[in-house]
Amino acid sequence: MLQTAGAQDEEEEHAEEDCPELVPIETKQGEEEEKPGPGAKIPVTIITGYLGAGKTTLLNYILTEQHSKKIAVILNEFGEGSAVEKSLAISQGGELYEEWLELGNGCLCCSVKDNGLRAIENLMQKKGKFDYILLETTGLADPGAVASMFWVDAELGSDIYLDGIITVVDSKYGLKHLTEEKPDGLISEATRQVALADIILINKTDLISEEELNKLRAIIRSINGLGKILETQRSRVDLSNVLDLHAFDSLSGISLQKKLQHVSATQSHLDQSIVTITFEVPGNSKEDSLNIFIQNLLWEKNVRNKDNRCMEVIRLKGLVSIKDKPQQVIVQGVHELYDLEETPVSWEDDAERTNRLVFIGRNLDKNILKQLFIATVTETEKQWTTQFKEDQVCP
Ligand SMILES: Nc1nc2c(ncn2[C@@H]2O[C@H](COP(=O)(O)OP(=O)(O)OP(=O)(O)O)[C@@H](O)[C@H]2O)c(=O)[nH]1
Ligand SMILES: [Zn+2]
Repeated sequence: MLQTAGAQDEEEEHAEEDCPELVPIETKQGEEEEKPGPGAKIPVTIITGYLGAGKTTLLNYILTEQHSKKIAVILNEFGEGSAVEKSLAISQGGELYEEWLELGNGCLCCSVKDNGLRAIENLMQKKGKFDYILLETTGLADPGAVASMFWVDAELGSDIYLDGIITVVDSKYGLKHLTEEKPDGLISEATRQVALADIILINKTDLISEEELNKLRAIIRSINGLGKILETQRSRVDLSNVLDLHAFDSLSGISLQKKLQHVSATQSHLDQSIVTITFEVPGNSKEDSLNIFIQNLLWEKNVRNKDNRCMEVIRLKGLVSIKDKPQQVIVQGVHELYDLEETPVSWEDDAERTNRLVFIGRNLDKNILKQLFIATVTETEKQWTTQFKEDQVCP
Protein backbone atom coordinates (compact mmCIF):
# COMPACT_ATOMS: atom_id res chain seq x y z
CA MET A 1 0.00 0.00 0.00
CA LEU A 2 1.41 3.33 -1.06
CA GLN A 3 2.11 5.67 1.81
CA THR A 4 1.89 9.38 1.37
CA ALA A 5 2.50 12.25 3.73
CA GLY A 6 -0.07 14.64 2.38
CA ALA A 7 -2.85 14.84 -0.12
CA GLN A 8 -0.98 14.22 -3.34
CA ASP A 9 -3.92 13.62 -5.54
CA GLU A 10 -5.61 16.95 -5.82
CA GLU A 11 -6.21 16.73 -9.49
CA GLU A 12 -7.25 19.86 -11.22
CA GLU A 13 -10.73 19.74 -12.56
CA HIS A 14 -9.88 21.55 -15.72
CA ALA A 15 -7.21 19.06 -16.63
CA GLU A 16 -9.13 18.01 -19.66
CA GLU A 17 -8.84 21.34 -21.37
CA ASP A 18 -5.09 21.12 -21.09
CA CYS A 19 -5.08 18.42 -23.63
CA PRO A 20 -6.00 19.23 -27.19
CA GLU A 21 -8.81 17.29 -28.77
CA LEU A 22 -7.68 14.18 -30.47
CA VAL A 23 -7.47 14.00 -34.18
CA PRO A 24 -10.28 11.58 -34.91
CA ILE A 25 -9.14 8.25 -36.17
CA GLU A 26 -11.65 5.98 -37.80
CA THR A 27 -12.98 3.18 -35.71
CA LYS A 28 -14.88 0.49 -37.48
CA GLN A 29 -18.59 0.52 -36.76
CA GLY A 30 -19.70 -2.00 -34.22
CA GLU A 31 -16.17 -2.74 -33.21
CA GLU A 32 -15.77 -3.22 -29.48
CA GLU A 33 -13.38 -0.84 -27.82
CA GLU A 34 -10.47 -2.92 -26.78
CA LYS A 35 -10.21 -2.38 -23.07
CA PRO A 36 -7.26 -3.61 -21.12
CA GLY A 37 -8.38 -6.43 -18.90
CA PRO A 38 -7.44 -6.74 -15.26
CA GLY A 39 -3.72 -7.12 -14.88
CA ALA A 40 -3.13 -5.71 -18.34
CA LYS A 41 -1.70 -2.50 -17.07
CA ILE A 42 0.21 -0.21 -19.32
CA PRO A 43 3.74 0.78 -18.45
CA VAL A 44 4.90 4.36 -18.57
CA THR A 45 8.57 5.17 -18.87
CA ILE A 46 9.62 8.66 -17.88
CA ILE A 47 12.39 10.12 -20.01
CA THR A 48 14.07 12.99 -18.33
CA GLY A 49 17.34 14.87 -18.67
CA TYR A 50 18.65 18.37 -18.90
CA LEU A 51 17.78 20.70 -21.78
CA GLY A 52 19.04 19.37 -25.07
CA ALA A 53 20.52 16.16 -23.64
CA GLY A 54 18.90 13.90 -26.24
CA LYS A 55 15.48 12.95 -24.84
CA THR A 56 13.55 13.49 -28.06
CA THR A 57 16.32 11.72 -29.96
CA LEU A 58 15.78 8.74 -27.67
CA LEU A 59 12.02 8.81 -28.24
CA ASN A 60 12.51 8.85 -31.96
CA TYR A 61 15.00 6.06 -31.74
CA ILE A 62 12.64 3.87 -29.71
CA LEU A 63 9.79 4.55 -32.13
CA THR A 64 11.86 3.56 -35.13
CA GLU A 65 13.50 0.57 -33.50
CA GLN A 66 10.52 -1.23 -32.11
CA HIS A 67 7.70 -2.61 -34.20
CA SER A 68 5.69 -4.78 -31.89
CA LYS A 69 4.30 -2.21 -29.47
CA LYS A 70 1.70 0.45 -29.94
CA ILE A 71 3.28 3.37 -28.17
CA ALA A 72 1.77 6.62 -26.98
CA VAL A 73 4.32 9.38 -26.74
CA ILE A 74 3.63 12.24 -24.43
CA LEU A 75 5.64 15.40 -24.28
CA ASN A 76 5.07 16.76 -20.92
CA GLU A 77 5.20 20.13 -19.32
CA PHE A 78 4.18 19.14 -15.84
CA GLY A 79 4.80 21.72 -13.24
CA GLU A 80 5.49 24.57 -15.58
CA GLY A 81 2.09 26.14 -15.37
CA SER A 82 1.17 28.05 -18.45
CA ALA A 83 4.56 27.72 -20.01
CA VAL A 84 4.91 28.80 -23.56
CA GLU A 85 3.69 26.27 -26.01
CA LYS A 86 6.49 23.93 -26.82
CA SER A 87 6.60 22.82 -30.34
CA LEU A 88 7.00 19.12 -30.76
CA ALA A 89 9.63 17.60 -32.87
CA ILE A 90 8.76 13.95 -32.93
CA SER A 91 9.37 12.85 -36.42
CA GLN A 92 8.22 9.76 -38.10
CA GLY A 93 9.32 9.19 -41.63
CA GLY A 94 10.95 12.60 -41.69
CA GLU A 95 7.77 14.51 -41.00
CA LEU A 96 7.30 16.90 -38.16
CA TYR A 97 4.28 16.68 -35.92
CA GLU A 98 2.50 19.14 -33.75
CA GLU A 99 0.17 18.50 -30.88
CA TRP A 100 -1.92 15.32 -31.04
CA LEU A 101 -0.72 13.15 -33.76
CA GLU A 102 -1.00 9.73 -35.01
CA LEU A 103 2.46 8.49 -35.71
CA GLY A 104 3.13 5.76 -38.24
CA ASN A 105 2.75 2.25 -36.79
CA GLY A 106 -0.30 3.16 -34.70
CA CYS A 107 1.64 5.21 -32.19
CA LEU A 108 0.34 8.48 -30.90
CA CYS A 109 1.94 11.65 -29.76
CA CYS A 110 0.65 14.50 -27.76
CA SER A 111 1.72 17.39 -25.66
CA VAL A 112 0.42 17.64 -22.13
CA LYS A 113 0.64 20.59 -19.85
CA ASP A 114 0.23 20.77 -16.12
CA ASN A 115 -1.92 18.03 -14.81
CA GLY A 116 -1.24 15.46 -17.43
CA LEU A 117 -2.59 12.42 -15.73
CA ARG A 118 -6.22 13.04 -16.47
CA ALA A 119 -5.32 13.85 -20.03
CA ILE A 120 -3.42 10.63 -20.39
CA GLU A 121 -6.32 8.66 -19.04
CA ASN A 122 -8.65 10.42 -21.42
CA LEU A 123 -6.33 9.54 -24.20
CA MET A 124 -6.44 5.93 -23.19
CA GLN A 125 -10.19 5.94 -22.97
CA LYS A 126 -10.63 7.50 -26.33
CA LYS A 127 -7.99 5.56 -28.10
CA GLY A 128 -8.35 2.21 -26.47
CA LYS A 129 -5.41 0.19 -25.54
CA PHE A 130 -1.80 1.15 -25.86
CA ASP A 131 0.98 -1.18 -25.07
CA TYR A 132 3.32 1.44 -23.78
CA ILE A 133 3.58 5.11 -22.87
CA LEU A 134 6.77 7.12 -23.20
CA LEU A 135 6.74 10.44 -21.46
CA GLU A 136 9.35 13.10 -22.07
CA THR A 137 9.59 15.71 -19.35
CA THR A 138 10.98 19.17 -19.87
CA GLY A 139 14.66 19.62 -19.22
CA LEU A 140 14.07 21.33 -15.89
CA ALA A 141 11.46 18.96 -14.53
CA ASP A 142 11.81 17.07 -11.29
CA PRO A 143 11.08 13.53 -12.40
CA GLY A 144 10.23 12.66 -8.81
CA ALA A 145 7.11 14.80 -8.98
CA VAL A 146 6.05 13.22 -12.25
CA ALA A 147 6.84 9.73 -11.01
CA SER A 148 4.85 10.32 -7.82
CA MET A 149 1.77 11.22 -9.82
CA PHE A 150 1.82 7.96 -11.71
CA TRP A 151 2.52 6.07 -8.59
CA VAL A 152 -0.39 7.56 -6.70
CA ASP A 153 -2.54 7.11 -9.73
CA ALA A 154 -1.72 3.42 -10.05
CA GLU A 155 -2.85 2.97 -6.46
CA LEU A 156 -6.12 4.64 -7.32
CA GLY A 157 -6.86 1.93 -9.83
CA SER A 158 -5.44 3.47 -12.96
CA ASP A 159 -4.51 1.26 -15.88
CA ILE A 160 -1.09 2.86 -16.00
CA TYR A 161 1.91 1.93 -13.94
CA LEU A 162 5.32 3.48 -13.66
CA ASP A 163 7.91 1.24 -15.28
CA GLY A 164 11.07 3.25 -14.85
CA ILE A 165 12.88 6.55 -15.12
CA ILE A 166 15.51 7.11 -17.80
CA THR A 167 17.77 10.11 -17.44
CA VAL A 168 19.68 11.31 -20.47
CA VAL A 169 22.87 13.21 -19.65
CA ASP A 170 24.60 15.46 -22.15
CA SER A 171 28.27 14.46 -22.21
CA LYS A 172 29.39 17.91 -23.15
CA TYR A 173 27.58 19.84 -20.42
CA GLY A 174 26.79 17.12 -17.91
CA LEU A 175 29.85 17.69 -15.79
CA LYS A 176 29.10 21.39 -15.54
CA HIS A 177 25.45 20.82 -14.65
CA LEU A 178 26.20 18.18 -12.08
CA THR A 179 28.94 20.05 -10.29
CA GLU A 180 27.25 23.42 -10.21
CA GLU A 181 26.27 24.38 -6.73
CA LYS A 182 23.04 26.24 -6.39
CA PRO A 183 23.49 29.34 -4.25
CA ASP A 184 20.38 28.69 -2.19
CA GLY A 185 21.53 25.22 -1.20
CA LEU A 186 18.88 23.58 -3.32
CA ILE A 187 19.58 20.41 -5.23
CA SER A 188 20.03 21.19 -8.92
CA GLU A 189 17.61 19.78 -11.46
CA ALA A 190 20.36 17.89 -13.23
CA THR A 191 21.47 16.20 -10.01
CA ARG A 192 17.93 15.32 -9.03
CA GLN A 193 17.34 13.75 -12.42
CA VAL A 194 20.43 11.57 -12.06
CA ALA A 195 19.56 10.68 -8.46
CA LEU A 196 16.15 9.37 -9.44
CA ALA A 197 17.18 7.46 -12.54
CA ASP A 198 16.87 3.74 -12.98
CA ILE A 199 18.83 4.04 -16.21
CA ILE A 200 21.30 6.80 -17.00
CA LEU A 201 22.28 7.38 -20.61
CA ILE A 202 25.51 9.29 -21.00
CA ASN A 203 24.69 10.59 -24.45
CA LYS A 204 26.71 12.45 -27.07
CA THR A 205 29.87 10.59 -26.18
CA ASP A 206 31.16 11.59 -29.62
CA LEU A 207 31.71 15.07 -28.24
CA ILE A 208 34.10 14.28 -25.39
CA SER A 209 37.41 12.59 -24.76
CA GLU A 210 37.82 9.31 -22.92
CA GLU A 211 39.23 11.23 -19.98
CA GLU A 212 36.24 13.55 -19.76
CA LEU A 213 33.93 10.57 -20.08
CA ASN A 214 35.62 8.84 -17.16
CA LYS A 215 35.22 11.94 -15.05
CA LEU A 216 31.56 12.28 -15.93
CA ARG A 217 30.89 8.61 -15.28
CA ALA A 218 32.54 8.90 -11.87
CA ILE A 219 30.40 11.90 -10.90
CA ILE A 220 27.23 10.19 -12.02
CA ARG A 221 28.16 7.06 -10.11
CA SER A 222 28.96 9.13 -7.04
CA ILE A 223 25.41 10.44 -7.05
CA ASN A 224 23.53 7.31 -7.97
CA GLY A 225 25.07 3.99 -7.02
CA LEU A 226 21.97 2.05 -7.99
CA GLY A 227 21.03 2.99 -11.54
CA LYS A 228 22.50 1.39 -14.61
CA ILE A 229 24.82 3.62 -16.62
CA LEU A 230 24.95 3.26 -20.40
CA GLU A 231 26.95 5.29 -22.87
CA THR A 232 25.30 6.32 -26.11
CA GLN A 233 25.54 8.32 -29.27
CA ARG A 234 22.31 9.70 -30.68
CA SER A 235 20.63 7.95 -27.71
CA ARG A 236 20.97 4.59 -29.43
CA VAL A 237 20.51 1.95 -26.82
CA ASP A 238 19.44 -1.67 -26.70
CA LEU A 239 15.71 -1.34 -26.01
CA SER A 240 15.69 -4.21 -23.55
CA ASN A 241 17.81 -1.98 -21.33
CA VAL A 242 15.27 0.78 -21.17
CA LEU A 243 11.78 -0.68 -21.57
CA ASP A 244 9.84 -3.06 -19.33
CA LEU A 245 12.15 -2.56 -16.38
CA HIS A 246 9.53 -2.97 -13.65
CA ALA A 247 11.72 -0.73 -11.56
CA PHE A 248 8.90 0.23 -9.22
CA ASP A 249 6.91 -2.91 -8.71
CA SER A 250 7.24 -6.20 -6.96
CA LEU A 251 8.03 -8.04 -10.17
CA SER A 252 11.51 -6.66 -9.84
CA GLY A 253 11.85 -8.58 -6.59
CA ILE A 254 13.61 -11.49 -8.17
CA SER A 255 16.36 -9.48 -9.73
CA LEU A 256 16.36 -6.83 -7.07
CA GLN A 257 18.10 -8.93 -4.48
CA LYS A 258 21.02 -9.50 -6.83
CA LYS A 259 21.01 -5.93 -7.98
CA LEU A 260 21.05 -4.53 -4.47
CA GLN A 261 24.01 -6.66 -3.57
CA HIS A 262 26.06 -4.90 -6.19
CA VAL A 263 25.20 -1.40 -5.14
CA SER A 264 28.24 0.40 -3.91
CA ALA A 265 28.18 3.21 -1.46
CA THR A 266 29.45 6.43 -2.99
CA GLN A 267 31.63 9.32 -1.94
CA SER A 268 30.30 12.81 -2.32
CA HIS A 269 32.04 14.95 -4.90
CA LEU A 270 30.94 18.19 -3.35
CA ASP A 271 30.08 19.25 0.13
CA GLN A 272 26.35 18.66 0.51
CA SER A 273 26.15 16.65 -2.68
CA ILE A 274 23.90 13.69 -3.28
CA VAL A 275 25.28 10.25 -2.45
CA THR A 276 24.15 6.67 -2.32
CA ILE A 277 24.48 4.66 0.82
CA THR A 278 23.60 1.05 1.39
CA PHE A 279 23.65 -1.48 4.20
CA GLU A 280 22.46 -4.90 5.13
CA VAL A 281 20.98 -6.00 8.42
CA PRO A 282 20.09 -9.63 9.03
CA GLY A 283 16.84 -10.58 10.72
CA ASN A 284 13.17 -9.71 10.53
CA SER A 285 11.97 -6.20 10.92
CA LYS A 286 8.77 -5.34 12.66
CA GLU A 287 6.40 -3.71 10.20
CA ASP A 288 5.27 -0.93 12.53
CA SER A 289 8.81 -0.02 13.46
CA LEU A 290 9.88 -0.11 9.84
CA ASN A 291 7.07 2.29 8.94
CA ILE A 292 8.08 4.64 11.69
CA PHE A 293 11.71 4.48 10.59
CA ILE A 294 10.77 5.38 7.01
CA GLN A 295 8.24 8.00 8.02
CA ASN A 296 10.71 9.76 10.27
CA LEU A 297 13.06 9.97 7.34
CA LEU A 298 10.68 10.84 4.52
CA TRP A 299 7.81 12.62 6.23
CA GLU A 300 8.94 14.02 9.54
CA LYS A 301 12.44 14.61 8.17
CA ASN A 302 13.75 14.66 11.69
CA VAL A 303 16.71 12.36 11.28
CA ARG A 304 20.00 14.21 11.47
CA ASN A 305 23.59 13.41 10.70
CA LYS A 306 26.59 14.06 12.93
CA ASP A 307 26.79 17.69 11.82
CA ASN A 308 23.19 18.11 12.88
CA ARG A 309 22.09 18.41 9.27
CA CYS A 310 18.82 16.86 8.28
CA MET A 311 19.08 13.80 6.14
CA GLU A 312 17.23 14.24 2.84
CA VAL A 313 16.23 11.12 0.99
CA ILE A 314 15.27 11.45 -2.67
CA ARG A 315 15.11 7.78 -3.54
CA LEU A 316 14.82 4.71 -1.36
CA LYS A 317 14.89 1.14 -2.52
CA GLY A 318 15.24 -2.07 -0.62
CA LEU A 319 14.33 -5.64 -0.03
CA VAL A 320 13.32 -6.42 3.52
CA SER A 321 12.17 -9.26 5.63
CA ILE A 322 9.09 -8.47 7.66
CA LYS A 323 8.24 -10.52 10.68
CA ASP A 324 5.57 -13.15 9.97
CA LYS A 325 5.62 -12.56 6.23
CA PRO A 326 6.92 -15.48 4.19
CA GLN A 327 7.59 -13.34 1.13
CA GLN A 328 10.34 -10.87 0.51
CA VAL A 329 9.06 -7.32 0.69
CA ILE A 330 10.20 -4.58 -1.65
CA VAL A 331 10.53 -1.03 -0.30
CA GLN A 332 10.24 1.82 -2.74
CA GLY A 333 10.44 5.51 -1.98
CA VAL A 334 10.47 8.65 -4.08
CA HIS A 335 10.57 11.89 -2.16
CA GLU A 336 7.80 11.58 0.43
CA LEU A 337 6.00 8.65 -1.12
CA TYR A 338 6.86 5.14 -0.19
CA ASP A 339 5.48 1.70 -0.58
CA LEU A 340 6.01 -1.74 0.97
CA GLU A 341 4.96 -4.49 -1.36
CA GLU A 342 5.24 -8.24 -1.09
CA THR A 343 7.15 -9.82 -3.95
CA PRO A 344 6.26 -13.23 -5.35
CA VAL A 345 9.56 -14.48 -3.92
CA SER A 346 9.58 -16.27 -0.56
CA TRP A 347 12.48 -16.45 1.84
CA GLU A 348 14.01 -19.87 1.48
CA ASP A 349 15.20 -20.33 4.94
CA ASP A 350 14.31 -18.35 8.04
CA ALA A 351 17.91 -18.33 9.08
CA GLU A 352 18.87 -16.42 5.97
CA ARG A 353 16.41 -13.62 6.26
CA THR A 354 17.98 -10.25 5.75
CA ASN A 355 17.23 -6.63 4.92
CA ARG A 356 19.11 -4.60 2.37
CA LEU A 357 18.41 -0.94 1.85
CA VAL A 358 19.69 1.70 -0.53
CA PHE A 359 19.22 5.43 0.04
CA ILE A 360 20.01 8.20 -2.40
CA GLY A 361 20.02 11.68 -0.95
CA ARG A 362 22.15 14.12 0.95
CA ASN A 363 23.55 14.49 4.45
CA LEU A 364 23.12 10.76 4.79
CA ASP A 365 25.08 9.00 7.51
CA LYS A 366 25.27 5.29 6.99
CA ASN A 367 26.06 4.39 10.59
CA ILE A 368 23.23 6.40 12.04
CA LEU A 369 20.74 5.03 9.53
CA LYS A 370 21.94 1.51 10.08
CA GLN A 371 21.65 1.81 13.85
CA LEU A 372 18.13 3.16 13.49
CA PHE A 373 17.25 0.32 11.18
CA ILE A 374 18.72 -2.29 13.49
CA ALA A 375 16.31 -1.04 16.11
CA THR A 376 13.40 -2.01 13.87
CA VAL A 377 14.75 -5.54 13.85
CA THR A 378 15.59 -5.78 17.51
CA GLU A 379 12.49 -3.86 18.58
CA THR A 380 14.33 -1.73 21.05
CA GLU A 381 11.92 1.11 20.64
CA LYS A 382 13.89 3.55 22.67
CA GLN A 383 16.82 3.50 20.33
CA TRP A 384 15.03 4.71 17.31
CA THR A 385 13.71 7.77 18.99
CA THR A 386 17.00 9.08 20.32
CA GLN A 387 18.17 10.51 17.03
CA PHE A 388 14.99 12.45 16.44
CA LYS A 389 14.88 15.91 17.88
CA GLU A 390 11.22 16.72 18.12
CA ASP A 391 11.59 20.47 18.44
CA GLN A 392 13.93 20.91 15.51
CA VAL A 393 12.10 20.64 12.25
CA CYS A 394 14.03 20.34 9.05
CA PRO A 395 13.14 22.64 6.19
N1 LIG B 1 26.77 15.30 -31.38
C1 LIG B 1 25.68 14.69 -30.93
N2 LIG B 1 24.49 15.34 -30.97
C2 LIG B 1 23.40 14.70 -30.50
C3 LIG B 1 23.46 13.39 -29.98
N3 LIG B 1 22.23 13.04 -29.58
C4 LIG B 1 21.42 14.08 -29.84
N4 LIG B 1 22.12 15.10 -30.41
C5 LIG B 1 21.62 16.42 -30.84
O1 LIG B 1 21.37 17.20 -29.68
C6 LIG B 1 20.29 18.10 -29.92
C7 LIG B 1 19.24 17.98 -28.81
O2 LIG B 1 18.65 16.71 -28.89
P1 LIG B 1 17.17 16.43 -28.40
O3 LIG B 1 16.92 14.99 -28.55
O4 LIG B 1 16.23 17.37 -29.03
O5 LIG B 1 17.33 16.81 -26.87
P2 LIG B 1 16.16 16.98 -25.78
O6 LIG B 1 16.73 16.48 -24.51
O7 LIG B 1 14.93 16.36 -26.26
O8 LIG B 1 16.04 18.55 -25.76
P3 LIG B 1 14.87 19.47 -25.05
O9 LIG B 1 13.57 18.74 -25.22
O10 LIG B 1 14.95 20.74 -25.76
O11 LIG B 1 15.29 19.60 -23.62
C8 LIG B 1 19.75 17.75 -31.30
O12 LIG B 1 20.27 18.65 -32.22
C9 LIG B 1 20.29 16.36 -31.53
O13 LIG B 1 20.44 16.08 -32.90
C10 LIG B 1 24.73 12.72 -29.96
O14 LIG B 1 24.91 11.58 -29.50
N5 LIG B 1 25.80 13.42 -30.44
ZN1 LIG C 1 13.02 17.11 -26.41
